[in-house]
Amino acid sequence: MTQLRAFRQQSVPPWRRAVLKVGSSLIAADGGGLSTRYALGLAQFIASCHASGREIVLVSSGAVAAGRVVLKDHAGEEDASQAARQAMAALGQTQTVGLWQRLLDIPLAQVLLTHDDLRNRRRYLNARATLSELLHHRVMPVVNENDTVAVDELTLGDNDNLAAIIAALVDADMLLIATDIDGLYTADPRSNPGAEPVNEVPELTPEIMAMAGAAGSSVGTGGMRTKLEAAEKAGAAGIETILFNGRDSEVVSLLSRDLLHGTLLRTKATRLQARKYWLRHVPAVPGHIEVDAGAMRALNEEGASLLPKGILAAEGEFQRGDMVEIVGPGENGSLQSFARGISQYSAMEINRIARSHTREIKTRLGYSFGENVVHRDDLALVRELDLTTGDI
Ligand SMILES: Nc1ncnc2c1ncn2[C@@H]1O[C@H](COP(=O)(O)OP(=O)(O)O)[C@@H](O)[C@H]1O
Ligand SMILES: N[C@@H](CCC(=O)OP(=O)(O)O)C(=O)O
Repeated sequence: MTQLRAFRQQSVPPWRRAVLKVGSSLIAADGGGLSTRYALGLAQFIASCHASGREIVLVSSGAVAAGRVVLKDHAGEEDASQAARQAMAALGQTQTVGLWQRLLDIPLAQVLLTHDDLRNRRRYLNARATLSELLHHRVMPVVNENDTVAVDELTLGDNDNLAAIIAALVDADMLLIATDIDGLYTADPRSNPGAEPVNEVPELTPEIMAMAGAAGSSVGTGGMRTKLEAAEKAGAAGIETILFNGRDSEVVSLLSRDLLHGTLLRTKATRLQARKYWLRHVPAVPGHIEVDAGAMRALNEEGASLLPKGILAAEGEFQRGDMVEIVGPGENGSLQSFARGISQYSAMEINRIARSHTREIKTRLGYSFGENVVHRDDLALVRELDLTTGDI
């Protein structure tokens, strides 16, 4: 490759919580199994972020690439069947987490997810609760797709898109994608020596998407296309994305000082707008939660979450994770729908904990999904959604 023009230096927008995605091209460079060569610099970056109180969720690839080397040694040849790939992932996954744990003096937790876990609202909530508990305890989650059980039709397939979904799931401020190239170029530099660096993308347009080509290495999946798809997903959730070269120790070390040599993909959506948009568009299931005047005021005026204490009853047969209407006292004894949100409990459970104190949830149900029946982040007031308040 001829010498490409360099990326200019720019400041990284402020962030406190980020998802860092590390591709196979970095942790298993050259197809020769795992190596600390580039992982070391990235681990130093993670450690310095952690030390300054920032939170990182690491999405690390490399399981298949690491397992392939071991299986090849045993079987003597490479087998590309799905079962073989899944066996490689199982083998390589322990090595991947092991490698990061060797390099980092931070407790790590392995989190393996499938497409189903992220599509199913209840499992999505469970994954979110686990990740937030880990971060609360200053443990770094190391996430990968659960390749061992995900069959072809149901896989997410690439960790760039997985990382974007996780960024929205944990409400990250930033998605950091470390790869084997300096950033986005106007065309794939492998076949276009005249490709120009793209320092900043104000908005992902079809013209930008068209710049992306396939993977550059034998171990990488998806190439620049899946990175731009990831940036688009993150952007829709109001999260900005950074692409940088994880092989360049200078670039990685400057990133610890919030200086970027790479591509910054901005978004026009704010996190709040994105969430409200989503809350407006997810259809509510039949049924509602009826609250008293005090709870209605707390939700409407104080930005509070909905606790069992202010709930009178639940109507309908909704499940944990469903979007439901929240109704309160209206004119002349009628009920008025004034908010909607994702319920952490089913209608049946709500009727067992209605009116009780949060500490009684566990006694009444035998378990607890937390003190909030509807968390503030999952709740939108009808007036914010620009819907008309309806008497029911
Ligand atoms: N427009 C582009 N700009 C930069 N890189 C591109 C572009 N189009 C395709 N690529 C390729 O994408 C590769 C990075 O993706 P990939 O190999 O999947 O890495 P990873 O393992 O980090 O996910 C680069 O090495 C590069 O060859
Ligand atoms: N889940 C797979 C990685 C899939 C993937 O997206 O790889 P990459 O493009 O290198 O980030 C693994 O751990 O091998």
